[in-house]
Amino acid sequence: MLKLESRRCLVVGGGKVAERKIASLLEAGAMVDVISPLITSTIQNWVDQGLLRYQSRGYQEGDAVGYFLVIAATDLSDINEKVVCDCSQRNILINTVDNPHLGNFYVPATFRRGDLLIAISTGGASPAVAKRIRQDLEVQFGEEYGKFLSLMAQLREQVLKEVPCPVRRKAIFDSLADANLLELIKCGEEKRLKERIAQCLSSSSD
Ligand SMILES: C[C@@]1(CC(=O)O)C2=NC(=C\c3[nH]c(c(CCC(=O)O)c3CC(=O)O)Cc3[nH]c(c(CC(=O)O)c3CCC(=O)O)/C=C3\N/C(=C\2)[C@@H](CCC(=O)O)[C@]3(C)CC(=O)O)/[C@H]1CCC(=O)O
Ligand SMILES: NC(=O)c1ccc[n+]([C@@H]2O[C@H](COP(=O)([O-])OP(=O)(O)OC[C@H]3O[C@@H](n4cnc5c(N)ncnc54)[C@H](O)[C@@H]3O)[C@@H](O)[C@H]2O)c1
Repeated sequence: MLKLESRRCLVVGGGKVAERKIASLLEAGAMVDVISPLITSTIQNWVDQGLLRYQSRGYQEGDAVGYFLVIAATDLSDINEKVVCDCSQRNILINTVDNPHLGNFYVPATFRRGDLLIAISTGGASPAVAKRIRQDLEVQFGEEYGKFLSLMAQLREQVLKEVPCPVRRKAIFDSLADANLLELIKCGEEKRLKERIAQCLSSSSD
């Protein structure tokens, strides 16, 4: 759940795995640099579009200095270890794609529904299982969650402003979360949705 907007991130390596990690970083709004002798055609497209900076060469000691987050994604374990060593000494966030336990974080399988972000990690035990669970949860958590969350965010702002007592606020938030609003959104029952929300907001003042 890192906020990566405008953070400088480095990906070492330019193969298939690096491509997937770069895609996530770009989606999160990071400023991405890539160092790798070779890159995939998709990464080359991103370079051509000016979405990232690319240096066509091998990793050199010290390249990681100054970055917020680094991903060691080469197919050579000794190079990945060198990157980890540079980062660990400087408390830089470092992920290694070939040896889960060398770095200081794992990349989870994720998907988004508006403000809702669901991340699944097996801590390196089985990436394939993380992927499978993501696919199962994607079916369970449909697009209605995006609308539900933006409604809840709006109501939360209103309640934080209008209800000074934290105990009553908590009661309202709990009743809103329990009110089956999601089902009403899913069925497009706008009128009943408004009524149900009004009930939740007023029941707290009893
Ligand atoms: C979740 C996801 C996120 C992402 O990368 O975006 C991710 N791997 C994904 C897919 C995937 N990766 C692999 C397969 C083939 C099947 C299999 O091996 O299971 C598949 C499935 C596929 O591609 O179908 C192979 C693999 N992965 C790692 C190794 C090295 C090793 O274990 O030693 C090897 C063996 C390489 C080899 O065989 O040599 C290591 C890592 N992979 C992680 C994340 C981290 C742990 C996450 C966790 O455990 O929760 C960790 C530790 C490091 C890291 O990368 O952060 C993404 C799913 C995206 C999605 O679809 O949602
Ligand atoms: N974490 C994961 O999800 C996952 C999934 C599959 C595989 N893997 C592991 O990831 C590794 C990379 O997989 P891939 O399919 O991307 O490999 P790949 O062969 O497609 O890419 C390797 C990249 O590393 C670059 N490289 C080589 N030497 C370098 C150096 N000195 N400095 C910088 N870059 C250098 C190459 O130019 C190439 O772009 C594999 O060894 C595999 O063990 C991880």
